[in-house]
Parts: sequence; C-alpha cells; structure tokens
Amino acid sequence: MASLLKQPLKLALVQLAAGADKAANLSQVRSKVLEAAKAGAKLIVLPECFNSPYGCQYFPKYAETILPTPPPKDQAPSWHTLSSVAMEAKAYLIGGSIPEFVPDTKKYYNTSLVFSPAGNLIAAHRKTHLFDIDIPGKIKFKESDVLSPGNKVTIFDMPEYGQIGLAICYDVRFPEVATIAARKGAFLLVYPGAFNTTTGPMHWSLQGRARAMDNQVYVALCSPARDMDASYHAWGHTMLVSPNAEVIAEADEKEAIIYGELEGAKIEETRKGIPLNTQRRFDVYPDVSVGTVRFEE
Ligand SMILES: NC(=O)CC(=O)C(=O)O
Repeated sequence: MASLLKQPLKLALVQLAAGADKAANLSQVRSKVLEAAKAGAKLIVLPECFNSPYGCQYFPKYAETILPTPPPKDQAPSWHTLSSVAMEAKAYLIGGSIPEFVPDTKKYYNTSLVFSPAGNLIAAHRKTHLFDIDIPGKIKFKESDVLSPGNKVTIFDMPEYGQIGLAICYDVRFPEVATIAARKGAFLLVYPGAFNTTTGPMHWSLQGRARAMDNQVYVALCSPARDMDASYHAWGHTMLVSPNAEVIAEADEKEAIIYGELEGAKIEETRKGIPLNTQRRFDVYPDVSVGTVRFEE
C-alpha cells in the first residue's frame, strides 16, 4: 500500500507573540515564516488569531473580507501577507486563523487560510465548533456572541506530500472531525489553537495525544505565545505529536518555533504494531467517515 506521506516533510510550528498592532503582527509573521523556511521547513503553521489578540471584543476590529478571492489588498492585508510570504518562503503555509467578515450576510467567522508555495489559496476552514464554555470562577467564553460556525470538514492536498486535516482549536475536542480526516487518508491533523491557562493544563496535550493515538497519524497544535497583559492568557505549549502519541517537540509559553521531521514509515510502523485500521467493527457501529459528511460550505 502507498504511504500516506509520500516523502519526508519538515514541519515548523510558529508560536507567535501577537499583540494589538495588526501591522506589527503581520511583520512578525513574515520574519518568523522566513526564519522557519531558512531552517528547511516546507510546511509552516501559524497560531489561531495571529493578526490580533484573542477575544470576542477584537473579532470585528481585526476582521478581513476575503471573498471574492483574491480580495483587494487594502481589505485583506493578512491574506496578502500569507500569500506573498508563502511564495517567498517556497513553502506551504497554514495561516492559523483570522477573523473573517462576510458583508452579504454580515457574519463573522474564525477562519484558517492555507497557501501553496506559489502563493495560491488552496484551502480554507471556518471554525466549526464555537468556543462557548463556562467554568465557574475560572473562565467564561462565548464565541457565538460574535462568530458564526463553519459547516464543513476540511482536508487539503499537498500533491508532493499527501493530505492534511485542518480544524481550529475547540474543534479538536470533537474526535469525529479527526477520525473523518484520518480515514480519508490524512497523514497529519493540524489545529491552530489558543487554549488558556485553565483548559490548557487540563486538556491541551491530552487532546493532541488522543487524536494521534485514536487515528495513528501526526498531530500538530499551534498556539499563540502567552501575554499576561492581554485579556485572554493563551496556554502556549505548541506541540507536535507522533502517530504513536508521543510528544516529539513542545514549546513553553514564550514565542518560539518548533520543528519536526515527519515520515510516512512512522505511521506505517505504528499501524503495523497495533492494527486498528483492519480491526474496526463497522458491522457493530457505523463508520463516521461515510454518509452525510460535508466537505463544502
Ligand atoms: N479557545 C478555544 O477555542 C478552545 C479552548 O480553549 C478549549 O477547548 O479549552
């Protein structure tokens, strides 16, 4: 059987320190992406909300209108930064996420844009599960006050390497999304995400490792760096997890780039040792990856 990952891939996860100045954030994106490319990365990932601080109060101010594509430059500076830096870096670039505004419907989304090394937009994912939680005395957050949810599972292809499943932050808590992408052939699941200092220590690493363990694929979680002067304290701890659920590399809470070399043989070795893929009992329970799965908005 052909390998899910056609050739080794160097991955970089950029734990960016994003602040209130959008232009400064975009300039930092450019410098960190080029640094990662210089180190040999061919797939580079940015965190959730890389052009702004994270919080419902910020989404409208930092939102960009990206449709129709390509959008005018003055309307979508983040879109154009991602496209041009992907080209300069000669790398695939997963642009964490930005707030997106759709004028026709007046809706806002939390949206991840993916660019090819030629600077073309090749995929977009709108956060499907909005972060609405209330842990008394700890954290209350309601993205749905401002945002609308996306309506699809996102899988995209890098023809020289293979397929990637992409979702955002809270989406990681819904294992169906990961399972669908893995069963459709993804070798890597990528989650730009901003857990916080309450849910981060409880579940960040556990979620990343669980998605890897269940699906026997690589998992990448990419967070903003922590800013204790911001209203939301991101957990940080950007990490890469192996198909056998080991943490390959992990940042602390400060700005950093972490790297990993991904190899198809590692997925095959894991699946050979513990052959979940051939042992599933779809005569006992349904396969969530077939049937009414939406791959289009
Ligand atoms: N910020 C999120 O979307 C999710 C999160 O912090 C959590 O699930 O915990």
